[in-house]
Amino acid sequence: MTNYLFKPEKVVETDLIIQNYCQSIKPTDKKYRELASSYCNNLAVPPGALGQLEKTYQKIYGIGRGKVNVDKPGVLVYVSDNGICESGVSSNPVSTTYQVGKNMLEGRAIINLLTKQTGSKLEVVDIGCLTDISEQCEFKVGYSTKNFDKEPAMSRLEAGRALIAGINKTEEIIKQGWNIVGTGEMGVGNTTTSAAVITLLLDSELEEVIGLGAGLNEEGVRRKQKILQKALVYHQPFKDGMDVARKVGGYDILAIAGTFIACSKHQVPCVVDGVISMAGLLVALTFSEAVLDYTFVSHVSMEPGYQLAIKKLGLEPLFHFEMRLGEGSGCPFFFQFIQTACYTIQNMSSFKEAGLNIKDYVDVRDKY
Ligand SMILES: O=C(O)c1ccc[n+]([C@@H]2O[C@H](COP(=O)([O-])O)[C@@H](O)[C@H]2O)c1
Ligand SMILES: Cc1cc2nc[nH]c2cc1C
Repeated sequence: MTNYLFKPEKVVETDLIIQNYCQSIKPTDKKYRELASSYCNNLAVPPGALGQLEKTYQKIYGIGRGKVNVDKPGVLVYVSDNGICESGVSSNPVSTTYQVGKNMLEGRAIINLLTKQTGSKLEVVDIGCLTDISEQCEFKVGYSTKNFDKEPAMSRLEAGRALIAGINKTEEIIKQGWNIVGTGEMGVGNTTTSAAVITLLLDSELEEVIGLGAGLNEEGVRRKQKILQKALVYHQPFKDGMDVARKVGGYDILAIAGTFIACSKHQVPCVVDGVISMAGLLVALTFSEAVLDYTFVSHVSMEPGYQLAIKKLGLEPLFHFEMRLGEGSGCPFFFQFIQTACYTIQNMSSFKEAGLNIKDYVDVRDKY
């Protein structure tokens, strides 16, 4: 366990710890993806007929360097408040973060049902809720961020602590045996922080990124846009990804970045849920591009910023559920999919075993 990493006192320490930690993230070896690809080409189906099942299998085989372990999935949900709510960017009151976070801890939220039904683990982590959701808040970095309409959401030290808290929590669950990790969150206002982070890290236009969040009327959207427009100028210059995340992001986005980083270091696949985990992934990628090798996306979030990000990163979500919930709710569906895909592919007959001749088949994969 790397508890010595927790709560460093100086910003030079956090920067150094994260940099050193990220240095040990290695890209996956293409040799294993190729091995899996040849194996799939010999299965008794028309070439490519298994579509995303085989693409997902090849990626997971590459991550595990020839081993496929996806039998102990779990979702990590980071609960956190955002100072920007003071400026009226959400329809929900701030107290919703605490209430839904507590419901999750007590088994009453949707993510409890989704994880239970799919046999996945769930851990709910208070990283910055205004009111403690439980007596055990060992990973907590603060009590809400500040309002980035007026000042940076947090200091660089706090941002480092939030990312490292995500690393530490992830190290803990990997040690417990989780072998595929979903990233979720709960935090009123975090579609606004995510929009800011995504706009800056993808070097895109706000108009392409802003969405309706958990529900906003036209006036609300205009206010959200105006606040974000001002912030993107006011907080310039942005030194690096960490600077973006600390000025206009949130503790949850940083902890999620830490989860992607720790999973990648330990060669454990990590799954994006919605727009907030996408913002976390983008922050993680500013530290190590190799993180993308360990990343899967589950469903298409309704938030435009998410949709822009998958295009730019070349990621292909499997499900179109029209969900706009967060909570990590897309991840359990992905776990079921990947388990089924791996089981099927590992147990299928080859052409020879099935009494079929590979020469009778035409490969149309490049056509459409
Ligand atoms: O991840 C998504 O795609 C998503 C889209 C819309 C809303 N949410 C959730 O709604 C909350 C934030 O909404 P808002 O409007 O307060 O920014 C937060 O708890 C998110 O998990 C999440
Ligand atoms: C804002 C919000 C309100 C909720 N109410 C129940 N689950 C919820 C999830 C979110 C995200």
